[in-house]
Amino acid sequence: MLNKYARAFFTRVLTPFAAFLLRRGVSPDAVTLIGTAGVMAGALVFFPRGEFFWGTIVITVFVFSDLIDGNMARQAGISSRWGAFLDSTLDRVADGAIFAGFALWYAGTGDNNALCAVAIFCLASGQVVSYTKARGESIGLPVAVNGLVERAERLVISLVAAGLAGLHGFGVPGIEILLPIALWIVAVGSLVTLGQRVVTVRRESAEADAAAGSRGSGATS
Ligand SMILES: CCCCCCCC/C=C\CCCCCCCC(=O)OC[C@H](COP(=O)(O)O[C@@H]1[C@H](O)[C@H](OP(=O)(O)O)[C@@H](O)[C@H](O)[C@H]1O)OC(=O)CCCCCCC/C=C\CCCCCCCC
Ligand SMILES: Nc1ccn([C@@H]2O[C@H](COP(=O)(O)O)[C@@H](O)[C@H]2O)c(=O)n1
Ligand SMILES: [Mg+2]
Ligand SMILES: [Mg+2]
Repeated sequence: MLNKYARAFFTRVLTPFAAFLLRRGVSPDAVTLIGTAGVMAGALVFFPRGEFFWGTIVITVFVFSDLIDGNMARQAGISSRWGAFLDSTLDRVADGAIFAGFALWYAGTGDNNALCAVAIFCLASGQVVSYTKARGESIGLPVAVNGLVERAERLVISLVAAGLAGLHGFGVPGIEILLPIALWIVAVGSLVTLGQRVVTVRRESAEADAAAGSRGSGATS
C-alpha cells in the first residue's frame, strides 16, 4: 500500500537531492552500498544494546538511500539489471539486520524468548514474502498484488515503534510496549501477505499454464 501511494510523494521530495548527488559524481551503486552499510550499522550496533531511539535515527537516515538510488539511476538514464539485482539483494540484507537487531536484544539483555522468536519470525517471513515476488517474476508472472504488509510497511511499522520505544530511555514511562506490539503486527501481517501472494501466484500460474497449454507448451522449471 505504501509502495503504491507514498512512492510518488517521496520521488518528488528526493529528486533534487538525487540530482545533487549525480552532479557530485556519486553513482547509484555507491548510494545502494553505503545505504545498506548504514542500516546494518544502525541495527546491529544500537538495537542489541537496547538503544532503540538512536538506532532508529541512524537507520532512518540511511534507509531512504533505497528510494534515492533508483531515482538517481532513472534521472541519469542508467537503470540497469545489475542495479535492480544489487538493490533488491541488499534490501534483504538490510531487512535481515534490522530484525536480527531486535532478536539479539530480546535474546540478551531484553531477556524475552517469546519476543526473540517473534523477531526471528518477522525476519524469516519478510524474506519469504519478498522471495515469492522474486520467484514469481522469475517464472514470468506479474505477481500483481498489493500485499497487506510489504517491505515499506514492515520498515515503517517496526521503525516508528522502535523509535518511540527508545524514548523510554529518556524517561517516558510505558512506551517500550510499542515495540512488541509492532513486532506482532509485522509477524501476523507478513503471514497474511504471504498468503495473499501465494494465492495470487497460484491463480496467475494456472492462467499462464492454461494459456500455454492451449498453445501446446509446457511448464517453466
Ligand atoms: C520522537 C520520535 C522518534 C521516532 C523517530 C523515528 C521516526 C522515523 C521512523 C521511521 C521511518 C521509517 C522510514 C522507512 C522508509 C522506508 C523507505 C523504503 O526504503 O521503502 C522501501 C520500499 C520498497 O523499495 P524497493 O522497490 O527498492 O524494494 C523492493 C521491495 O523490497 C520488495 O519487497 P517486498 O515488498 O516484496 O517484501 C522486493 O520484492 C523487491 O525485490 C524490492 O526491489 O519503497 C517504498 O515502498 C516506497 C514508499 C516508501 C514510503 C515510506 C514512507 C515512510 C516515511 C515516513 C514515515 C515516518 C513516520 C514518522 C513518524 C514518527 C513518529 C514519531
Ligand atoms: N544501484 C541501483 C539501484 C537501483 N537501480 C534501478 O532502480 C530500480 C529500483 O528503484 P527504487 O526506486 O526502488 O530504488 C531498480 O529496479 C533498477 O532499475 C539501478 O539501476 N541501480
Ligand atoms: Mg532502491
Ligand atoms: Mg530497494
